[in-house]
Amino acid sequence: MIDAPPLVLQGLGKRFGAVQAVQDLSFTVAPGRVTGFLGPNGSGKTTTLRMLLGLTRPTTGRALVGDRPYAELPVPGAVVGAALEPGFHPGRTARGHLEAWAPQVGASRARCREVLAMVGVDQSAERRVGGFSLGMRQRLGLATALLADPPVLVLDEPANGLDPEGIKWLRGMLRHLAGEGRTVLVSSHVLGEVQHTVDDVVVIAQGRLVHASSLEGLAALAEPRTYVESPAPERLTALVAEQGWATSPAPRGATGVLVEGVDAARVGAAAHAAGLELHQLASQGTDLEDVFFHLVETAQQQEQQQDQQQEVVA
Ligand SMILES: Nc1ncnc2c1ncn2[C@@H]1O[C@H](COP(=O)(O)OP(=O)(O)OP(=O)(O)O)[C@@H](O)[C@H]1O
Repeated sequence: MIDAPPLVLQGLGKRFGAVQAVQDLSFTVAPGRVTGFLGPNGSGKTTTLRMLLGLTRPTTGRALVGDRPYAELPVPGAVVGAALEPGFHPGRTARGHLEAWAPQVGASRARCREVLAMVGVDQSAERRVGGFSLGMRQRLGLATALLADPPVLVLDEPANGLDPEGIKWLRGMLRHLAGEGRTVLVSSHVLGEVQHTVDDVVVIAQGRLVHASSLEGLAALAEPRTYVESPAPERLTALVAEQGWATSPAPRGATGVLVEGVDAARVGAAAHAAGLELHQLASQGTDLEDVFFHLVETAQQQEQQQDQQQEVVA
């Protein structure tokens, strides 16, 4: 097993003039796991990753690789492999790009060929990067990050531009790398893109931490939801009203009711007590994307309220 350091963020913050891009961010990214760093566009993910990689200087707090900042590692590129927004020289071939970068992290030409094969770009090794699709550039970005065989990987939106097969491939790759003991941090603005890849999730909105837990911990926040159908729909409607249950529109073509926040056992018991015949009673799998949106929306609303209160006080 690879002995990888964790990533530790302590009260990290960044202000660009009037924009507070990141604020008081503290969390740890554990080795041996894939951690999804999630937040909507503009929430501060890239700025955070850039601070982690010593590319942007924090206004407050610090970001550590193990026990020290990235820039203070003896050979930073050998410890942390990073793929931020791919900025390749369009005139270089894929192999040329890797061979130009290799000396900086002490990688051999043989290793360049090896990583090209690992990411499935070996057939296009001699093609100019300028003609690559976004998906191929993403693969080349990952190859660059893997060049030094680093124990830590930091990837900004690596699934962006990949087709479903590419996403599946990326998933296998990241799971394999974490399985070897590496620390793997991947950002995304869509939970669904990384939901089947990550062990842990860190959610930010407007530069602040909203949630950090295992994926199961996030799923536990999900409200139950039950689909119920009766041959006496008007009685079912009356029962729902009587219980004060919230409903949402049932799927198209369905004649039943989707009850929010109540599990199937409670709906079934209430129907039984009312002597109401049911033809369907089903727990609906909760969509983690909904949980994610809800967390982000709530955080954004709270932030707006605070801003309004501050304006009133001022
Ligand atoms: N160099 C900069 N100068 C001024 N403002 C910046 C700079 N970099 C980022 N910002 C601002 O900081 C905020 C966070 O941006 P950031 O790019 O970190 O978000 P993000 O979560 O990575 O977004 P996306 O998913 O769109 O890439 C945004 O309001 C952005 O406009």
